[in-house]
Amino acid sequence: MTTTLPRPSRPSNGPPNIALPALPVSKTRKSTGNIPSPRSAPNTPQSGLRAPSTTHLPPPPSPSPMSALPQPRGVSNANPATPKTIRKTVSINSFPQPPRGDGRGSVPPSPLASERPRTARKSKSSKESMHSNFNPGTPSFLNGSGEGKSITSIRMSDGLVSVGSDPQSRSSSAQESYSTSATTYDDPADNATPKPDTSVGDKRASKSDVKGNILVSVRVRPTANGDNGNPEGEWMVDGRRSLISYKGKEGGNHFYDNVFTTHDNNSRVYDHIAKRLVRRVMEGYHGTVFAYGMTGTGKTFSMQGTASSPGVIPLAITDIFSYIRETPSREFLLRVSYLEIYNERIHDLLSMPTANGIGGVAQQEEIKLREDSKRGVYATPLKEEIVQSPTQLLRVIARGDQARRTASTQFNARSSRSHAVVQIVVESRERMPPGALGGEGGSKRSGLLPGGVRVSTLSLIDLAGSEKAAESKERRQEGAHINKSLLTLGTVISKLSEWKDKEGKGAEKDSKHLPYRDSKLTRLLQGALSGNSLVSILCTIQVGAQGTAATVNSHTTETLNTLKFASRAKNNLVSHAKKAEESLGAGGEGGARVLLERYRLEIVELRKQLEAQAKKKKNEAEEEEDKEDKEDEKAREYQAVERHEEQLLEMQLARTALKERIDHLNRLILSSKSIGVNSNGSLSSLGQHARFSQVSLPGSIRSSVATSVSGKPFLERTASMTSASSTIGRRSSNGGPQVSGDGEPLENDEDSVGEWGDGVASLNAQNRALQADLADKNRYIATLEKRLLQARRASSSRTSVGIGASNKGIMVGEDHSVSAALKEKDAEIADLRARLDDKDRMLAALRSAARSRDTAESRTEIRSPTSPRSQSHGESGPEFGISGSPAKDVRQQRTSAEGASVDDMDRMLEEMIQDRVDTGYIVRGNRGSMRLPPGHKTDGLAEPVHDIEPLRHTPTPMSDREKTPVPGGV
Ligand SMILES: Nc1ncnc2c1ncn2[C@@H]1O[C@H](COP(=O)(O)OP(=O)(O)OP(=O)(O)O)[C@@H](O)[C@H]1O
Repeated sequence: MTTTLPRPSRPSNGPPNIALPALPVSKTRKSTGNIPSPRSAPNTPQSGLRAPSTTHLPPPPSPSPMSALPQPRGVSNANPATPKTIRKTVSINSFPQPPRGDGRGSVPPSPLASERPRTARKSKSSKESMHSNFNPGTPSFLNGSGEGKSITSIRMSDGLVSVGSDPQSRSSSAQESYSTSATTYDDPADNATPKPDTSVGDKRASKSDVKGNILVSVRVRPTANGDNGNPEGEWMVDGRRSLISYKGKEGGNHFYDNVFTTHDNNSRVYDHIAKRLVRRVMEGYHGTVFAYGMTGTGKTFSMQGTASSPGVIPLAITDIFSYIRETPSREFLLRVSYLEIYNERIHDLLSMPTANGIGGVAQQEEIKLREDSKRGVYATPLKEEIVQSPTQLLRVIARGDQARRTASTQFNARSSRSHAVVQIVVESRERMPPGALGGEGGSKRSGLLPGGVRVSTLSLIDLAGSEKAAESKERRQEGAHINKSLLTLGTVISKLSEWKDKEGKGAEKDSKHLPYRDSKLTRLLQGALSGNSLVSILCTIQVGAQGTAATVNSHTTETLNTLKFASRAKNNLVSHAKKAEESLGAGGEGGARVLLERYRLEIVELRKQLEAQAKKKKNEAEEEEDKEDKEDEKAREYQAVERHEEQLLEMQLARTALKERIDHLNRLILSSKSIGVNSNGSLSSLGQHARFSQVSLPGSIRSSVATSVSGKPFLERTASMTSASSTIGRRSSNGGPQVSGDGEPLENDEDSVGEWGDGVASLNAQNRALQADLADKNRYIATLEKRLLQARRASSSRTSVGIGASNKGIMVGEDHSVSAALKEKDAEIADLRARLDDKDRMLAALRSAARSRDTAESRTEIRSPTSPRSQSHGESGPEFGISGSPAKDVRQQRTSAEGASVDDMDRMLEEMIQDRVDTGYIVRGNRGSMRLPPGHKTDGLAEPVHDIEPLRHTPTPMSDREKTPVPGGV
């Protein structure tokens, strides 16, 4: 078997030229073959397959010449070699017509009935007479065929084949009539016409009106040597009369619904046996078509066909889709499954990944048969594929064919070793024509009637052919299973006769005792065999086998067995098939199987979900947008806050620095004050506040340093400061007189040196104090720079990430921050230098104040030698008073002088700060002050600061004085 439909690898014209084996028979059957008919011996179904005793049969007529055979009307001496003379295509007419409702009561109309032309009926009488001549009148094939109504063939030509028979061949005949006449009564046209003669067979025929739903056909396969038309043969095949006659032993006439000769092609076969049935399936009936026959007789050829001559399955598929196209009032859903019964096991041919001949399939879950009141007997789990086009359906079936087991047998190089069942489930429901519901042409969604879904099935079955004597063990095993299942099928059909005769009286009950369960095949066919389905059986035979006498004999026996099977099926099978009811909703008939309804509901549900999701998505998008807007706003706010915080921090830093500076200066002032207002009036306080007092010195020194190193880097400045300290040392070591801001020698310095007792020690102490102070200052400056740098970095990194990242990138932001930090540092350095300048100026002021005070004191001491100052330095002597109470005067004078000097200092300090503000070093704001670098533009300030010379550039008295050697310097 090939992998596609049709099978290219299977020769269409390669029939074996050897004798065919016999069909399987039960091991229990007697070799004599003299077995009563099923009717007379219902419990021995096997015997039904055997030919009756020859004593019941008339002697077989001697082979007649062609002239003796019935000839088609109008075609005398039809030459079998030229059979296609007046062939009349009656594809649809081959099916019986439904009854006219002429009082047949409960007999359902035959869905397979066709509109047989009346003219065809007119040939009956003549045919009957022909048959009567041929039929010996005994209960035999001939007898059956002689039941006039069976002569339904209206073929005008061909189909008359007589094949020579081996004289040794066993004859076989039916135990009962194999009339197929029942089909004729289904023709409504016939109801009006008087019935032909009412023989015994007629009774049977009238009883089998319901058999209109059953079609039994026989197809004769051509032999290799083409001697199909040998008029001298034992066999006579008359396609026009649907007759097969065997003239040998146990011979007789066999009439069927259709007899296809070797000249009939697949298309004709399909038209007669399946076309109408397929249509009925599409209308809602269940239908079953199966091919039965011995191996190599053309079952698969008939069912599948070839590329040039497609068989029943592809033609049925074509018709199914044609019907769908022609029926716009309904919508359909098709699903297909494909299984095989091999060695009494069911395999899903659509679930097999590969097929490598026998045993080449993968393991799959065991498929079991279950029974359901709605579905009947069905296989599960079975894959069902939904198909939407003929090509797709054919492809699915071809895939299953690939997986089907085939093997070489004696009579067939590619014999099917399994029973294969293609099942097409048709779901349909009515739909409203577009626009019928009004509105805009009726939407697709609303264009459906609320009606239910109708489910019907079409089963297309290719049975395995039996092989009598297989060589290999495997073949024998297969053969045993095949034979057993075919035998069971025959048995069931035989027993159906008894069941049928009960006419309802316990028939139901008895039907349960039919041996359906004896094989998977009969179990699966139970529904069809028990009357729920329209059934069309195609039996294939090959007559005129060649070979040894035994082979030919065996072949003839099996051919007769096949014919008997066909006749029995025709007589016994009854179908009460009804149109499937439409189920409302998924819970109706068919339940969950009704995919169409399920899909419909699912579609509605999915649409709802889709709409809900779209709505939700829209809402989410809106929310997201809102959220993003809010987040953006938040981010902007956050950035603004950060910027504000940065500014605040900077201002805070600036304020803190300024405050510290002011505090420091204030402390200096207090220190200076303490010098002047010491309670004991001595300069010992200088010792106690050495650091503060000494700070005044570096201040002046730094002034000079600031002047000399203005604009130089910070490190240089540190060095300068060190040198400045040494300058002080030099000044002290020089021992020269100190010069005041205006060039006057600083006598007080000398005094103070003298007051320290040892001038060198005092200077050393001062030097140490100055060094400590310098270290303090350096630390302070370093801390300040560090904090500023940190603040800058934080600010720049935030800026670079938040803003710079989107514009210039992080590196750009960092570079910018570094340069900004450098600028800031420079500004800070400049600022510090300016502060030093301030300090210098302040020191100058302090010194001036101290000098004034000392001058005042020295004057007082002249008058009062016991001044506290001299006492404190160990100098004895009377305290000089200016007036009667000299000490009091001195104190008063001193207090006023000190007060003046402190006021001066305050004023100077205030001026200095104001000056810084004016020069742009410090910007006053609402929230505080902020220091700016010297080059910073002060846009928005009331007063531009460009014209104002920064303090650090202003030569201070101290700086001038620094240039002057200090007398008495170390
Ligand atoms: N009517 C026919 N016309 C031409 N060739 C035929 C016809 N019937 C059968 N053949 C050929 O006979 C051979 C055997 O046919 P097929 O395989 O259909 O037999 P089968 O009954 O299915 O056998 P098996 O039961 O072993 O599978 C094939 O090569 C097929 O092409």
